[in-house]
Amino acid sequence: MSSNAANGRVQAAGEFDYIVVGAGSAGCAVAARLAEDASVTVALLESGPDDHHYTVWTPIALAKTALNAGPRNYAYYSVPQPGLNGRRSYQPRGRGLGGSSSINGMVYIRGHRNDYDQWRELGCEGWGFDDVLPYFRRSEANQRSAKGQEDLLRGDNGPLHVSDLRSPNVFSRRFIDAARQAGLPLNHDFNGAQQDGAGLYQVTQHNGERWNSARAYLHRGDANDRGMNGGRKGLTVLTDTQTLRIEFKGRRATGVRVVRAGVEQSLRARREVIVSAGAFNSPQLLMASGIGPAEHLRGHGIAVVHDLPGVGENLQDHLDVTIQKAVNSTDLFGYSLRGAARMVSEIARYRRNRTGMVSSNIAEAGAFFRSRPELAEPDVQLAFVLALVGNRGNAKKKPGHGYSCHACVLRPESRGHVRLNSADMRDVPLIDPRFLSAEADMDGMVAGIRMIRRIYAQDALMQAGGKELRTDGFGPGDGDERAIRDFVRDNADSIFHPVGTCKMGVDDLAVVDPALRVRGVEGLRVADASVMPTLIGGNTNAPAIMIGEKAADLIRAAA
Ligand SMILES: Cc1cc2nc3c(=O)[nH]c(=O)nc-3n(C[C@H](O)[C@H](O)[C@H](O)COP(=O)(O)OP(=O)(O)OC[C@H]3O[C@@H](n4cnc5c(N)ncnc54)[C@H](O)[C@@H]3O)c2cc1C
Repeated sequence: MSSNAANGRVQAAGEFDYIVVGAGSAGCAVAARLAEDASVTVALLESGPDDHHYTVWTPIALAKTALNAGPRNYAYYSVPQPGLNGRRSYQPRGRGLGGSSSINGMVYIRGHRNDYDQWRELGCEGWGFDDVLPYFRRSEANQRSAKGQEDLLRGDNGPLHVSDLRSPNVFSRRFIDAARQAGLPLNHDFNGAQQDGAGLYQVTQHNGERWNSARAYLHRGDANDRGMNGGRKGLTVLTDTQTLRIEFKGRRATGVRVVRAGVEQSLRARREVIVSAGAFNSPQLLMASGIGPAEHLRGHGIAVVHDLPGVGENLQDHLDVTIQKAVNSTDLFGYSLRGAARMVSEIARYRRNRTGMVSSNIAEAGAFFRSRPELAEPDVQLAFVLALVGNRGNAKKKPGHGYSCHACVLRPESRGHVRLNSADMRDVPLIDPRFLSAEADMDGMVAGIRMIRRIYAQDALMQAGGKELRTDGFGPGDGDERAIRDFVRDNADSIFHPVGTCKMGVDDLAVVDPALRVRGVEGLRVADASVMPTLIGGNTNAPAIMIGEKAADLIRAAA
């Protein structure tokens, strides 16, 4: 168990104004912002350990932490997916301070403004793009703004560092050139006025280190900050503390039951409990606490506090497919003697000045494009990866070097769900994304593969040589559509952006209202990626943090 000065205190105190469950992307923001008011007390409860570890702060370590189960990755699997020929989908989730922002790809994307305007049209008053932009800006310290290029879209003074890559790889630049040769425009800022085009991603890094939400909102990376609270006296951060259920008096949430070092205890919340346990564990916790589809809960012997059928429904995720090309260059990550020698020198370089390949987020460049010109916004995202990385199902370590490009459909129509395997939060949740259950999603996947192969065929990448892997069956040109569809069903998997399982809204399946209050009970909110009514067109870390920022204001406004 992590040592933490606050750990001793809680045994005696055990009572706070607010309890936030889950110290991930959103939870750190909610708790820290609430604790800015020195007159309130906040407990931030986290199942996993602290984040003072080289595998968190060293960018390249994500190759290990994101792809393998470990102390900082739950590494869930879905139930078998008929749309993926019966394969289980790999579903990594961060555990410990920072949550998934401690193992993610660090790509900083907010999504398209139309995504948020759609939320507002769905009844989420106060969540249109112009409403949420101030929260994106408040969270952000963009390196470009610090250089005096601030505009009305970017923030320069927030806790979340957003930086340009320190040592962009020569192949990332080749990819961008090839994408331009294939007809995509150059885009210097995917979070600027236009999302379309190809370019380098900005990353949640600072001075070449990962900047997760715990560094941003809690301790700034200072391992000597024993309370892990950045000096906020009212904020008690409890690691290795799993919440087992929310406790109620009638319909009012009064606190939580937790387990710490094998010992169960109750913590009281005088004002509110805020659940920020992520898209899988937030609905799991609500259900384990008696809030959810009544029949399902009774089936697991759980006393129903409130019958809320939408809990766990509406699961949306970005399905992703990868095309790999073997290229014999140690500028690319891979397994070879020459590659190992290169990594030794790159590690030394990183130790010296936090630059080079070790500071890479591996998915340095990417693109957004419209698979049909009549679309109002890009519907496919590409991420160019500097290694031979397949989708999880075939991610075996093989000798050699190469690159890969991911394509995902940004607004899938498939809807899945999260349910309980048992009433015990120590059990894993049942995850069923129902990938490709909506046939329309396949069209975007095919368009994505075709765009990747068009880009691969351009001079800027062809000059580096190499051989495309496993695409022989596609045939010439754009390839045989049926063969590509088969490839998708055999290979595609999640790119790790599950959302929507405690959706915000005003319809019967809404779990929280636009103030993030759980419908039908008192003193309980959800604030994390699970409240998104629809998946946004991009990566989901920045939006989850935005939700945390806005949640804190909504909670304060009600106090
Ligand atoms: C491998 C990977 C790569 C990704 N790459 C990117 C990327 O490059 N860019 C991007 O924008 N997004 C990326 N994402 C997605 C993004 O990181 C997530 O959408 C975002 O972090 C979700 O934030 P959250 O607050 O909803 O949940 P999380 O950050 O997952 O936080 C939930 C927290 O709650 C804790 N918790 C759960 N249950 C309990 C309990 N019962 N008691 C106490 N604590 C509990 C968990 O341990 C965790 O710390 C990636 C995700 C993964 C997994």
